Amino acid sequence: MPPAIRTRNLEKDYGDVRALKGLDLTVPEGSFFGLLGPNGAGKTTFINVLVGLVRKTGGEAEVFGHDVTEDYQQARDAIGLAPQEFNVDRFFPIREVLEHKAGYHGVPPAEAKRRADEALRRVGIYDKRDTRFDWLSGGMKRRFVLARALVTDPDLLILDEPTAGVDVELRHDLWDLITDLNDEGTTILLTTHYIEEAERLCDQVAILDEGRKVTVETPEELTREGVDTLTLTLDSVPESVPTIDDERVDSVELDGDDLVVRTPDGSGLAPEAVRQLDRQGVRVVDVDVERTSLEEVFVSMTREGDDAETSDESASESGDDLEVSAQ
Ligand SMILES: Nc1ncnc2c1ncn2[C@@H]1O[C@H](COP(=O)(O)OP(=O)(O)OP(=O)(O)O)[C@@H](O)[C@H]1O
Repeated sequence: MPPAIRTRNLEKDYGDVRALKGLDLTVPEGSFFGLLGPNGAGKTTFINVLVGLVRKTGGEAEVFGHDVTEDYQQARDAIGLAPQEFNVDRFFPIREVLEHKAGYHGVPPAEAKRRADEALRRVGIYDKRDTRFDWLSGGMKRRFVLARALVTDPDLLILDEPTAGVDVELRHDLWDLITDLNDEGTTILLTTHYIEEAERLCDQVAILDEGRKVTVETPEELTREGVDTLTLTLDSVPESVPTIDDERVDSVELDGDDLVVRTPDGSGLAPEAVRQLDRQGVRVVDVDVERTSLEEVFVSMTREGDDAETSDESASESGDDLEVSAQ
């Protein structure tokens, strides 16, 4: 089976703007793949090339081995897309919208009805089936857009910021739902500005910046690239900074009775550091390791070269569900 997505040297120009600059990316079948990048990195353009909304300028793009231009229909039929913007037919009952969608992809009418009901049940808005889109709440609209992506029973589900602006409860519901879909074998491509979302859900993450791939790694590998802060609280303030002789130590500073050590491996270094301090007669009463978050690694990887432009990234200090870039 070919990969769910494979692009080689993919390029897209909008006039003078080069949105994709030779992107090579492979998304294995069955994976839960995250696409991260600051505003304008090219994520939506990448998705739009795959679904045929945007015509590539150069390079290759395939979905399950089908070229997105030459075998457009086969590639498109394999994809369920939940886009960032709501582009829904607002005047029909939502069940009918789903039936039309399935019909458009060649599903016979009786089967389309069955699938529409199933998709609405799956996302939890079956009781709204006769309501038109306009009359749904914001959260229900999000659920509906996902149902519409599911009605063709896609092998590849593309979610462009599926939880932007939704409350915590719905976010968790959506996470459970897409995790179940992935467990059932659907390949998921997810773009998000909530780095915590990628860290929790994705088994691989690609970071894009200015139309280029910066890296593809697991969230664990990425966080391992950062620097940990190991804080050793001492029972009294020593007269001078104690030494810790280990190649994993980047720096040691004394902050009152806290000895603050910067290291790529906080948990690994902690026992050895305590032993060495003990030998010097320095007693440790508390140990704390602060791991680098994926968010910090993301910010440092995408910050270079865009000093003034995207200063919103300074909002990345800490905290769950923090948006890295302004919308
Ligand atoms: N239709 C268009 N015409 C001209 N330029 C465009 C068009 N669509 C996108 N761009 C430009 O292409 C670049 C990539 O935009 P794109 O929307 O793909 O980024 P993104 O990573 O999805 O951003 P965001 O996180 O803000 O959604 C940006 O410089 C953007 O201004």
